Amino acid sequence: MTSTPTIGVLALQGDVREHAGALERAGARAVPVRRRSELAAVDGLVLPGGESTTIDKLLRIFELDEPLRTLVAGGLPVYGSCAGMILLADHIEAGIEGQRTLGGMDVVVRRNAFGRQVDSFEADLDVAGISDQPGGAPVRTVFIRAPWIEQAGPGVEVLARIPARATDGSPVRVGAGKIVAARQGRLLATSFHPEITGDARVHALFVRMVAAG
Ligand SMILES: NC(=O)CC[C@H](N)C(=O)O
Repeated sequence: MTSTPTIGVLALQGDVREHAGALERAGARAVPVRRRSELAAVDGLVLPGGESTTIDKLLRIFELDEPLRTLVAGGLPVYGSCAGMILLADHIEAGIEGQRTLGGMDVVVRRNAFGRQVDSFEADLDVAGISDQPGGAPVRTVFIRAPWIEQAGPGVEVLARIPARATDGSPVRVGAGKIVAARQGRLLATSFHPEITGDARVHALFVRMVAAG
């Protein structure tokens, strides 16, 4: 691999441009991926936020679902944010009838876990591998109709949980203790959207995972 990895952003639906921008800020070359042939040219792939039910349907229509399952099983580094986290989960709760995931991560994900669109929120979170680095600060996170990880298998490394108290000291009412960032081998998933905050540290972590091969 050259020193600048090429990372695809699945461009069927969702906030593709924001992820591409964050990847470029983190030192990668970002390319949109819509076709099977484009998958062959990437060193890693981002599954963006959006609507997992729609992305699932489009993956099947564009016949990308099986090739992607094969690539994930073969060790392609993949980062899924929000809807992308749902797509990486082996099991889904509160999906719509017939909704499928690509899978790869040994987790049970709960879709729309924090409530409805109006329950979207921001928080400063400690994320392992980022905020615990020398000089690291908590990560500003944005949750938009987000999922959480309900259960994680033994091979899954938990990187962040919702704290019991908000930054202002008030108790967190929904989701305290729930897993919102995790890693399993070359797969990375966050419930939140780091691509829209201007902080590229989560993307930089993924770029390092891709560069490590
Ligand atoms: N911001 C998001 O990606 C929301 C995810 C969406 N609620 C879903 O189920 O796919």
